[in-house]
Amino acid sequence: MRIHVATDHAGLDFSQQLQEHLRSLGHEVIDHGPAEYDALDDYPSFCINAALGVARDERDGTAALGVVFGGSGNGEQMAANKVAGIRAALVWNDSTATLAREHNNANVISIGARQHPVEDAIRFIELFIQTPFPGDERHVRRISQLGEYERTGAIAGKHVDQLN
Ligand SMILES: O=C(CO)[C@H](O)[C@H](O)COP(=O)(O)O
Repeated sequence: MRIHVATDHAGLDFSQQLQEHLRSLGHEVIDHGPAEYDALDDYPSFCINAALGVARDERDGTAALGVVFGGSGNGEQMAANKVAGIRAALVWNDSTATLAREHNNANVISIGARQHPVEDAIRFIELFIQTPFPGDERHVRRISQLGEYERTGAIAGKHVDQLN
């Protein structure tokens, strides 16, 4: 599996430990930075680059996922979700790591490095990588609605009259 990884200063230590771990498991890791600690760096460009890598690989038929770290993971998730085709999930325990794949077919996981011990974050990521998307019809339908809205600005469904 190819894994695109990005962070900001708040998650740099986590990112480095995770990358080493993923490489030891045989994954191909693409590091989107930052290369060194800078307390004033900004997460959006790092995370958007990682998300672009995942989206490009999906278009090319290459199996890929993304991991983005920050202090909370909130802004990093927001940044990744700005990229077309990306479904980035904020994960904070084993259950949300698994559900992010089973229900949402997330292709990027976001984690708050200031919220967990690194061992927990690595376990969330392993669960995320290991869990397949079973493709249940209701989840496929909902994910398709998100994609349709992203592509067209319109959405089909029972509650379309509530959109303005
Ligand atoms: O989690 C984040 C964004 O969602 C950032 O990592 C966090 O805001 C960085 O904070 P600071 O600049 O105070 O170190």
